[in-house]
Amino acid sequence: MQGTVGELGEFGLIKELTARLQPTPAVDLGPGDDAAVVRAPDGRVVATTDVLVEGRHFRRDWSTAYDVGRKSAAQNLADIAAMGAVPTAILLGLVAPADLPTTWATELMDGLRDECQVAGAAVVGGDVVRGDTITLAITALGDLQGRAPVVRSGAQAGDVVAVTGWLGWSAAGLTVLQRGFRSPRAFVEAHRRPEPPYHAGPAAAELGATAMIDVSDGLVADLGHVAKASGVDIDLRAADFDIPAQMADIGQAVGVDPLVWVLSGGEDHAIVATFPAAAQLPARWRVIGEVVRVAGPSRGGRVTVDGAPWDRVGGWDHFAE
Ligand SMILES: Nc1ncnc2c1ncn2[C@@H]1O[C@H](COP(=O)(O)OP(=O)(O)O)[C@@H](O)[C@H]1O
Ligand SMILES: Cc1ncc(C[n+]2csc(CCOP(=O)(O)OP(=O)(O)O)c2C)c(N)n1
Ligand SMILES: [Mg+2]
Ligand SMILES: [Mg+2]
Ligand SMILES: [Mg+2]
Repeated sequence: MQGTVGELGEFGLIKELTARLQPTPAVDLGPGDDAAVVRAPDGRVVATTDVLVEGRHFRRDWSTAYDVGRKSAAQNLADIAAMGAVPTAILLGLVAPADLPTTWATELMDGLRDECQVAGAAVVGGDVVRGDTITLAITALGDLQGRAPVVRSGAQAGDVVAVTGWLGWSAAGLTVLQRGFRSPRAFVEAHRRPEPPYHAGPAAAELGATAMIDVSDGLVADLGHVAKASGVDIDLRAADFDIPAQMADIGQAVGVDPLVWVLSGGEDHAIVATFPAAAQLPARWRVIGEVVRVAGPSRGGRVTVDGAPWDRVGGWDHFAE
């Protein structure tokens, strides 16, 4: 293998990347033709895309290429799970400078492939373009297996709000990395390689979830999208969030209230959903609040914590700074 992607050339790079992939049952035709053919037994395909840019979503001195691959796939596959669908495939649009070491690109592909495998999906294609900033434009596809999609707009007053997966770990890891540390490892690793609970999305759909979203920008911010789309308000109970002792310790060490990481930190890709109050919650979901009817002329969209607005730190917004 040659040293850089510039030396390898576009088609050499595509060959290197696709050689690392394997067929899986949901894929009728993998990369190599004008498009891939992904089986969708019920005739519908769930599709989503997220772009990741060096310096904004990841740093090469904080994460390995393999980590970036795992995280980029996870971020996209979590959106599929949050619809109540089973991930089937992703496509990778890769923008790379010519002096990018080939090993960075191939290790990225290994990470994408392995995270897809965790979710039961496969990389089925992509594109390679030269550009100044490493950019990954990923499309993920999924299969609803005959279920109705669980949308953001279905929450009803009286529903409970429940969550599964990690909350605040990635944000705590980001804080320590930003301060020049590489530990505690548990948080830094959570930032480098989030672990979305993929299976929980379809399981919640089966058990009657009324609305669902993955937490990419922050729990309060993402629940705000559910509340707005559903025309309801949501009240969370701070006491229902168990702050792990390790997180409390690192919060104290860096002077951050860990509740801020839990309520405003994104990128763990936990899955949060609303369920009818009488519903039997799937295993490993924690109730964290309730959906409340909007008061007065408001159209809803408010997320409060113990009845008060959460205005301490907003969620991630690409154009806020
Ligand atoms: N450039 C765009 N063109 C069309 N739809 C977009 C665009 N950017 C975002 N959206 C849509 O807006 C919604 C919210 O996007 P986003 O906040 O990125 O969701 P998520 O956090 O789940 O990735 C999604 O349905 C997404 O598909
Ligand atoms: C170098 C670096 N700085 C800051 C962050 C924090 N960060 C970047 S994007 C983001 C939010 C999630 O990404 P986004 O593109 O909004 O994904 P989506 O909501 O569309 O799933 C966060 C918390 C990071 N991951 N890496
Ligand atoms: Mg997005
Ligand atoms: Mg999402
Ligand atoms: Mg976002």
